Amino acid sequence: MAEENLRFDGRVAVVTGAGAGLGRAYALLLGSRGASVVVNDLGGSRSGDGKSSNVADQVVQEIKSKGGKAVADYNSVIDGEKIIQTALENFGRIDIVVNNAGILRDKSFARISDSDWNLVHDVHLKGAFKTTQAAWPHLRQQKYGRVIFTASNSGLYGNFGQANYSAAKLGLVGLNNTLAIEGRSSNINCNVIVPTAASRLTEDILPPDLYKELKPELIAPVVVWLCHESCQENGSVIESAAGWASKFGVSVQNLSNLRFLYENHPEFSMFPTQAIIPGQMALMSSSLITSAIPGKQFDLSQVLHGEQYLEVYERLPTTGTIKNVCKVIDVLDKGRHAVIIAGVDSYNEDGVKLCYGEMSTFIVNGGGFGGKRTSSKAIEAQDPPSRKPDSSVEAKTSIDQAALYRLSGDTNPLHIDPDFAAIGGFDKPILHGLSTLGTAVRCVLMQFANNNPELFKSVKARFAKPTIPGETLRTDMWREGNRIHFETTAIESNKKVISGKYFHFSC
Ligand SMILES: CCCCCCC[C@@H](O)CC(=O)SCCNC(=O)CCNC(=O)[C@H](O)C(C)(C)COP(=O)(O)OP(=O)(O)OC[C@H]1O[C@@H](n2cnc3c(N)ncnc32)[C@H](O)[C@@H]1OP(=O)(O)O
Repeated sequence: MAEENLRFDGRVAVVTGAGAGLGRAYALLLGSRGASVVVNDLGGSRSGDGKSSNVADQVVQEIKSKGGKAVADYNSVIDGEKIIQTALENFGRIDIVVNNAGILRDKSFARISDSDWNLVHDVHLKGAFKTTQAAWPHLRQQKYGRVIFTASNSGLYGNFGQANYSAAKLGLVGLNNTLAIEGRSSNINCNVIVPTAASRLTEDILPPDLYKELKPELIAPVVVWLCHESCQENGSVIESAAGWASKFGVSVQNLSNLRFLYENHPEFSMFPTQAIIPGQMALMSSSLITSAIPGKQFDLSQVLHGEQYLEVYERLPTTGTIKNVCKVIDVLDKGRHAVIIAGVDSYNEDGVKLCYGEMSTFIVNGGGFGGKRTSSKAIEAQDPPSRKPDSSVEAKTSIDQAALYRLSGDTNPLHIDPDFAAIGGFDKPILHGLSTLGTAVRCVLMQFANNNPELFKSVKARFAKPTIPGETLRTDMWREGNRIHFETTAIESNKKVISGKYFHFSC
């Protein structure tokens, strides 16, 4: 991201809490790229007690020793105007504010005192307010500014013992949302970074192996890029760890998703895995699957989407009529259960084959009819490499995800009706398999194909466990040439919901 040509000559940056960890990494990188840096650090402890000038001085020395320009500032962020004053007095302007300073006062909710609450809010939320507000008139007047707020996974997802910190951290997302709107006409871009990094705030929270990998230097290029004048990102929440970065959520908040959501977008496209839906609808409206096992009767409450393959041959149309030719490929007897594999060739009005979908349906209690157990005809899922994932992206599904997904046409009551779900043996309605797959493929497409659907060739996935609407899905990815292996885990239940699958690019 922060390529060699991203320079900050003539720009003045304030980085709060820059004496160590992430703030230090941001200050050093900005300094090495020509920015004049105010290295703010009160020099207090992790819980906000005490003060010392040492840490800020050391970082200033480090920047200067490499030929950069920097000055130390020892004010508390609650006195944000004094920090901005340091910038104005020493460098005559202010362009970039990186609100990074933070403290912890972890206690379980019942034990949080007023001072634990207030101090955490003062440093994170009020400190960011005071420092940014002091810079704001200068940024508006010069019609240029870049502001970063630092949120936390603790705020987005919650973390035991951090109610005060979580609330303050998510408050910063709200502050950013509004400042992104208010600053837009003055070319002030405001964004939130959600870092997962080794720092004194996480040293006893992250497992030691992970702690070693999560270097602040791997977050710094993301933040420095967001601070550059060529970066037009505004109002985004960017999660970053160990060298990857991703916009939070699968929503219109990430404007590159608009091409899949907005019919007037110049590059309006069908999201690749949506191509599965017409074939699935065709299968659901026929008796091909329900009559596939001679002498066996079953209904929708016993049917789970087990696996899915999709291969795309042509650019998928956003309007038109699709002809689906469906056939049963194999019927497997898994003892108690059965698996029925059906294939669907989809054609456009001119008879051009657009895609091939292969769907395995898992029929609960449908087995025991003396059939074969395995298939030589079905396309197989494959396990990912045994090394650690090359990349991981989290996406939170909405509690209303299944209700929304029904609009795609799959009105199976299993996904919305608690009574029907109970008949199927579920505590509550489960998410459509294709919705989980769509979320995972969005992560892969975003991470490896710049959200370009034309690079998609094929995907194979096994639905290993149900996803419950509202769960956060982490998709781990491994690149092997043009093939991206991926697995998806529901973080709350810590269960793999998609296993042994891959995604193929045509490039
Ligand atoms: C006409 C109608 C068309 C309908 C279209 C679909 C409509 C949609 O609305 C439906 C949905 O979207 S349902 C939601 C998405 N799917 C799910 O949530 C299922 C999640 N998976 C599970 O819960 C388990 O894997 C489960 C329960 C599937 C299996 O778990 P277990 O019973 O523990 O299985 P296990 O003992 O591990 O294995 C038994 C044999 O089955 C094979 N197998 C396991 N999971 C499979 C899966 N997901 N797909 C295909 N085969 C699967 C195993 O390999 C094993 O076979 P063998 O013994 O030969 O090795």
